[in-house]
Amino acid sequence: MKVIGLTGGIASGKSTVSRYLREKGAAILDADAIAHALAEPGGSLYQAYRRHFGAAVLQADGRLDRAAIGKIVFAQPEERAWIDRSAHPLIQAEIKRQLAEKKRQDVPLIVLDVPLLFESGWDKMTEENCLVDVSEAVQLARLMQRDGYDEQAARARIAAQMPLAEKRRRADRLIDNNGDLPATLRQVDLLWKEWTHDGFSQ
Ligand SMILES: CC(C)(COP(=O)(O)OP(=O)(O)OC[C@H]1O[C@@H](n2cnc3c(N)ncnc32)[C@H](O)[C@@H]1O)[C@@H](O)C(=O)NCCC(=O)NCCS
Ligand SMILES: Nc1ncnc2c1ncn2[C@@H]1O[C@H](COP(=O)(O)OP(=O)(O)OP(=O)(O)O)[C@@H](O)[C@H]1O
Repeated sequence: MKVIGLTGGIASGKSTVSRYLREKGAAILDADAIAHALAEPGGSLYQAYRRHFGAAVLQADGRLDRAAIGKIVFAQPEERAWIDRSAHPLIQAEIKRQLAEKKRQDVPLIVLDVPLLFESGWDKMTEENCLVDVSEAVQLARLMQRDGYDEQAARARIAAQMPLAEKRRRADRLIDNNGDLPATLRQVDLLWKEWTHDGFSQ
């Protein structure tokens, strides 16, 4: 079975596409969900974040206030560099563990849904990499609408990632998500056929 990397800028539509691929039968490894699980009490990221950011990022129930951490790391490049250095090896180890587990199961396709696929170098773990692509104007509008950020906060998050033009250059496949949802899902249907019916590469 094939292992595909699915990426895109923040709010480009990765989760929308990966949800549909999951409905079609793909196994999805979601890096954001893995990062969130590891940041729950007892998880390896929880310990690291708590030690580094201190009591200011703890909620009354002892869980981390991820929004507060986000405010720090997207405003301070050195804090983001710290988080990338510290968190990415822990997240990658968990992705590798889950990937090995999925490979032992009979699934038609494995998808690594990773926002920072190219930035982190994890595109090397896959056979093909697919970018969910939107214009910067569409990205900004969808991000502000979905998360309620003002324009400055939204732009800070977009600026923290590799420019979309560079992601386009590195991707093997593009899904154009500027249009309506049915137009996007039709492209996914075609890719699904190719990824699951063009022979077994492993
Ligand atoms: C900073 C944290 C606590 C903020 O949590 P929050 O729930 O508010 O946001 P969430 O995790 O849903 O991230 C939303 C989006 O922000 C972007 N993003 C997250 N972390 C980063 C980062 N270090 N650099 C650039 N963009 C990032 C991604 O596009 C992601 O999809 C959290 O994102 C985190 O732990 N980040 C470090 C781990 C990481 O790099 N995750 C990205 C996938 S590997
Ligand atoms: N084709 C579309 N038409 C209209 N709205 C869309 C379309 N695709 C996605 N959206 C909306 O845009 C927002 C961002 O989509 P989604 O959450 O799938 O992005 P994402 O890339 O997973 O984001 P993140 O990087 O933050 O995890 C959501 O509110 C989603 O409902």
